Amino acid sequence: MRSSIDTLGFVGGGQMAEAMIRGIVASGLTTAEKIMVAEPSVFRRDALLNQYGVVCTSEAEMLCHSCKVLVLAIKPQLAATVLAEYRPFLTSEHLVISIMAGVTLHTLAGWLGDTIRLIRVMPNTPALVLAGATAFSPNHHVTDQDRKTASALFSAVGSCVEVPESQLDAVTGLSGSGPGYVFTFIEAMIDGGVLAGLPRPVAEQLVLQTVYGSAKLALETGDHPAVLKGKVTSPGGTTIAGIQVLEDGALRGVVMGAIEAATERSRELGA
Ligand SMILES: NC(=O)C1=CN([C@@H]2O[C@H](COP(=O)(O)OP(=O)(O)OC[C@H]3O[C@@H](n4cnc5c(N)ncnc54)[C@H](OP(=O)(O)O)[C@@H]3O)[C@@H](O)[C@H]2O)C=CC1
Ligand SMILES: O=C(O)[C@@H]1CCC=N1
Repeated sequence: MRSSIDTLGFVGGGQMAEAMIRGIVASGLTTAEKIMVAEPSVFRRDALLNQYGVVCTSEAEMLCHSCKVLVLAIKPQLAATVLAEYRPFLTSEHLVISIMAGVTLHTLAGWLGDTIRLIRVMPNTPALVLAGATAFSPNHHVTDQDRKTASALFSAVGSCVEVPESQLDAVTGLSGSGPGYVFTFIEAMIDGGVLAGLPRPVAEQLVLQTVYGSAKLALETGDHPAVLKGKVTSPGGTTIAGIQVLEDGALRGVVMGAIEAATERSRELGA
């Protein structure tokens, strides 16, 4: 049977909170009336209320009194200041889930208290369409039920895996930031289609379906990407001519360097 969750509170109602809210409601895990968002911007509160029907507040006390599960979805740079407002209202009944890049369980415990049940999570924006990729690490106060709660929350909007906390900066550089790399690649492919003479809307449709279809093919067959690439590259054909240009441009090294840089930035944000 599917687990359900108590009232869910978001600290911060920005891009990632919105992706999660939309995905969670669409998944049927909970309803919009059982989600509350604390957000300072009145425009943002109105937008979230009007679009999703979630309850909004500007007060930390109201959020903490209404919700047993809190998702921290603010920028890491603001966290110390913002969480000082929350600390007085947190009790042993709360489970706190942080999606902030780089911020460690140790740092969170310093801000929120040593005894708080904390889970550090790295989701990504495709959660909005129930195709997110999430990894999480709990602290040692977390119960099996808390693990199930986090797992239910993020499995409802995609795939979810528990990892040691030492791997979470790499997860951030890979799948947290990953949609940004993929969209850059998609944009470049569309421009390539236009350069080759296709109308932009036609190029867009073809590229989006190609990227979606390639990921689906790899997921559903379980075949290694090298095997699937081999099936596209006819001897002396078009694909190998294109791949030669990608290799000349050191695409693999560039992509690996991007993930390394993002992982390092996650570490810096947490330092
Ligand atoms: N975007 C992504 O793809 C991912 C982001 N993350 C993490 O999620 C977090 C949020 O990122 P993202 O959604 O992109 O950022 P956004 O800037 O879109 O969202 C942050 C939100 O927090 C609000 N905020 C500021 N001060 C407070 C406060 N005192 N109380 C409550 N809310 C406040 C901001 O309001 P205002 O704008 O009015 O200041 C804003 O709406 C970050 O820590 C990021 O590392 C994790 C995975 C993926
Ligand atoms: O760019 C960022 O810092 C956030 C974290 C992962 C994705 N977006």
